[in-house]
Amino acid sequence: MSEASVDFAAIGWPPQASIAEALAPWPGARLARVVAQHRSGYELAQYPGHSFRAQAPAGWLRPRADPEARAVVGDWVALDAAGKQILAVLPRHALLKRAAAGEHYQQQLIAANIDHVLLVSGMDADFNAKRIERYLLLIAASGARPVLVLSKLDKCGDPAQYTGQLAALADSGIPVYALNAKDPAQVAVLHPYLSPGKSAVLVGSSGAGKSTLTNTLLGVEKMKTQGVREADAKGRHTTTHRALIALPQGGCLIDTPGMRELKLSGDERFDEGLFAELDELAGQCRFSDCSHGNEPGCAVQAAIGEGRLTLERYQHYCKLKDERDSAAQTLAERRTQDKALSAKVKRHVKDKYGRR
Ligand SMILES: Nc1nc2c(ncn2[C@@H]2O[C@H](COP(=O)(O)OP(=O)(O)OP(=O)(O)O)[C@@H](O)[C@H]2O)c(=O)[nH]1
Ligand SMILES: [Zn+2]
Repeated sequence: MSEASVDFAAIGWPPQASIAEALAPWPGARLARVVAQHRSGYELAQYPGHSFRAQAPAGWLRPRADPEARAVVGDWVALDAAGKQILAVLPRHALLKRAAAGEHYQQQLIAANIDHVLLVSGMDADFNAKRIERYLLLIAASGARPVLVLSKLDKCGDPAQYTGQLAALADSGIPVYALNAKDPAQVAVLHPYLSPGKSAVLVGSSGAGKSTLTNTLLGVEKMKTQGVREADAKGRHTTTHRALIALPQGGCLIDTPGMRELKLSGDERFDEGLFAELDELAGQCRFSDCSHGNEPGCAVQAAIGEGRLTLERYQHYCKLKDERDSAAQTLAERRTQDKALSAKVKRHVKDKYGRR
């Protein structure tokens, strides 16, 4: 089997990167990309449309293993010469994650090595500027670049009604495209993000148009789409699996199930990106522990008073920051518990079996 980089570029390997160099620590190893994750192992690919099963290293299966040490969809792995056993995950350049739904806090890894996250939002009753900001915060923490795609342009009478709510994005440099996801000519504006060696992921609520966009990019009916109930614009949940799809544009797309519950993972930053200006402003108050209530010299209240900041935006920032802080705290506690537990297990093994 030749490890020609041309096939790997179609599944997202950067054409300029040397495969031999990346695999140098594992002599004889082969390159493959994770396209799906199953309870019993991983599904990998070495070229478009290809897929085969491989075993995870034993260490990954331990329940307390660091989830980030295990491979996720989008990861590049070193595979043994027989093509059956994963040896290691190659270093990642991006990792998209969120807090897992449910009450027990856990980070959920969504996809690795993504160049662009296409955040899809329909210009319909489901449009929500705050949800878009929350998504953008998660994306900014991943190392991938966000691209905002506002779909259903053909059905919406007044796009400015929606884009006008995105003033916070104005100076962010985040590209925004309003388009009809069904029209190949309009969707072509996204091609520059989907060139050979590039990987993109589509995120957004159910019914936003992710499958429709995928179909248009592919030029075929690959993903099944279902109708949206017009009244409330809630889509039926139609995407059921994660898959890596090679595109005719040369790059590839990773399709994830609609992320409806978006909890911050704890790793998001406020001192850069969308909220940077606000974060800096809050640091300019006379008192360092200012609660931004009615203290003298409060920069936040001054900005609100002068109309440079709305109370609503400020409250949304506080809410997101509280959420990030509490996720970060739970995460830190969890990591301490995990460390304590693994120390306890080590002691137990030592007591039982002696020094090893
Ligand atoms: N007219 C029009 N309809 C669209 C557009 N984008 C999506 N739709 C329709 O909206 C509905 C939902 O679109 P999907 O592509 O299935 O949405 P999705 O984001 O893949 O949804 P999930 O798979 O549930 O996550 C379908 O009936 C699409 O035909 C658009 O730009 N214009
Ligand atoms: Zn203040």
